[in-house]
Amino acid sequence: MQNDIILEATGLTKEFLGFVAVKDVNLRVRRHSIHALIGPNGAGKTTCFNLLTHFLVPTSGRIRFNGVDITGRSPAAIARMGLVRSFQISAVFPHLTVRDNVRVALQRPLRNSFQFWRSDSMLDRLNDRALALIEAVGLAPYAGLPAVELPYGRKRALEIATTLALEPEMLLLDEPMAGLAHEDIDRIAQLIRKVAADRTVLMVEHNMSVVADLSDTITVLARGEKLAEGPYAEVSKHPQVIEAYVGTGHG
Ligand SMILES: Nc1ncnc2c1ncn2[C@@H]1O[C@H](COP(=O)(O)OP(=O)(O)OP(=O)(O)O)[C@@H](O)[C@H]1O
Repeated sequence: MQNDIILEATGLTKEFLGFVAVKDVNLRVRRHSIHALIGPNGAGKTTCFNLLTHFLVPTSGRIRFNGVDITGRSPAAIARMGLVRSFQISAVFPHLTVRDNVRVALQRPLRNSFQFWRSDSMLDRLNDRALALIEAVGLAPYAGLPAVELPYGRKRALEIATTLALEPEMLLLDEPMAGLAHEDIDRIAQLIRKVAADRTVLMVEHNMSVVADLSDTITVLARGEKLAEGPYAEVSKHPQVIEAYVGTGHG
């Protein structure tokens, strides 16, 4: 059903000075699913991700979010519509505490309601919401710590909290496991699963066991084109997918 598709890209193409980095990609992300974008190095994942989050303008193709054509709108405008990219938009201030980082994120003027944190009762509500978010991402013991002093994996959790503060309907995660130690990977994977319970998540991710474990649907890109799509059990057996990975030393 059309209504089940929250994000849809049709004929997405990006050329850089004649080099086609993303070629005629069609993508349909189901509401409330975790959808991964994978592929060997240089496959066009980052370019595709940047097109979807409007950090890059497509050479051709359309992008629809909740049935609305959002092609060419600014990242801030689409964030206001509920499509939020993590990590880039949600900057963490290193010398603010975890609590204050989340409070700042909650006050970001992305939604129309930002000006009215004035009265004590509003401030209480802000504090309550900050605390709830901090607890949701497992950072309660670190609430009073400056962000710069957080262990690396916990910083990723804080980035997710500040993104959630924007109340996204759909979250785009750019390599959420990059640079994380093994024990942090498990924790952040669980957090993504939890976050996705009532949202939609699209992520670019290299860690294949995380992709296998979390994703409902996987889109495989190679040389800018869509090679395969489906659940992990299907795409991992796809001969062209195996060849694409083996061919670039990723097997
Ligand atoms: N701004 C740019 N100008 C020219 N070429 C670019 C630009 N950005 C990306 N490319 C090229 O487009 C192709 C796809 O790059 P992209 O970064 O999207 O791949 P990727 O799948 O994210 O790779 P990786 O896994 O290595 O991050 C590469 O050949 C890259 O060199």
